[in-house]
Amino acid sequence: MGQVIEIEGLSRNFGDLCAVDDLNLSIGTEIFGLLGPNGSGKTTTVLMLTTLLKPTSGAAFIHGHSCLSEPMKVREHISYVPQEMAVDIKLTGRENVWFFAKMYGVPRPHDRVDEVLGILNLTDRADDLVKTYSGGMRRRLELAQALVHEPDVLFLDEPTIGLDVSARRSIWEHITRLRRDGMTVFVTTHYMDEADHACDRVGIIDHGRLVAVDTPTALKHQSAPDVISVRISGAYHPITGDYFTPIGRDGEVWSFATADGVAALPQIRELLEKAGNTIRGVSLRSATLDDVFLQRITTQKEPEGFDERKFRTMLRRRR
Ligand SMILES: Nc1ncnc2c1ncn2[C@@H]1O[C@H](COP(=O)(O)OP(=O)(O)OP(=O)(O)O)[C@@H](O)[C@H]1O
Repeated sequence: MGQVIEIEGLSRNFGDLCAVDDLNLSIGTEIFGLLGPNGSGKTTTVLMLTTLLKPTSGAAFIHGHSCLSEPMKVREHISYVPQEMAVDIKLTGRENVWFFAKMYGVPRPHDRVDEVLGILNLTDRADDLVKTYSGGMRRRLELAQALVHEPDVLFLDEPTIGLDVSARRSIWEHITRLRRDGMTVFVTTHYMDEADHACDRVGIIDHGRLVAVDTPTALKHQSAPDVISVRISGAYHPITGDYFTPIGRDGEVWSFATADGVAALPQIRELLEKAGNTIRGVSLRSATLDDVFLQRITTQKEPEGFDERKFRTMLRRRR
């Protein structure tokens, strides 16, 4: 696989905080998903790769061009769709894409605007105001804008956040089609199931450090393959053992990753009961990428406080 993005010891500090810590990665023509908890350094990484933020140390190259010393060369190859809405709702879809085409000096802009609107299935609504679009259509319009100058590397920061299930599916169908046509896609997402289905490889970043990189299938094989989930009513009394790893809770349900779920299930059940837990139900399933993620990140923080910016973005997209 020819390398399209090369990242060498990339770091970024904000004061005392090391947001991205010595990142090393080679990415070819693939869909690469960067996964991590809130505040783990995903957006900071994307901003450095898209030349919008200077690294504190290290280097990154797109098609051999340095993001630091050759930003204009890099920008010829890339496009970036940020988390925040990047379309003007007072313009039509066509006018939004036209604006980008003119900004990039796209040759024969009329034809190219028509073409990208067609690729993103927006032709029928191209002349309607964007404020009448659904969240999924707005996201597709952002992709159309991003594609108008024919980049070959696309950066997407949380492309499906706030969208409903069918809009999310449609966005991923477009992303995988772009990949089939030879584009490199670097995507951040919180949705593990989406990364599992769509990404050729994923990297897990935690506290700015890359803690795992591989195909979703390989990551699932490397981690404990089984997960035991136990519904516990009342207080949880913790247990320890060398044949399982607690990987978190969801309400009353506590989960444990293990190499052999069938053997471990009765043992975990007995340990929990001996520790004083009241068990309401037990289930066994194969590990998902979500479980791998929880096993790889060092701290399973409670969700961060209310993030007004993200909340507003979601509302805007949802209509
Ligand atoms: N301009 C900035 N000034 C100071 N700190 C910053 C700045 N940008 C990011 N940070 C901090 O750097 C860390 C990494 O932030 P970043 O936005 O890259 O994380 P993220 O993984 O994209 O998070 P999220 O999933 O919530 O979008 C966080 O602790 C964040 O508060």
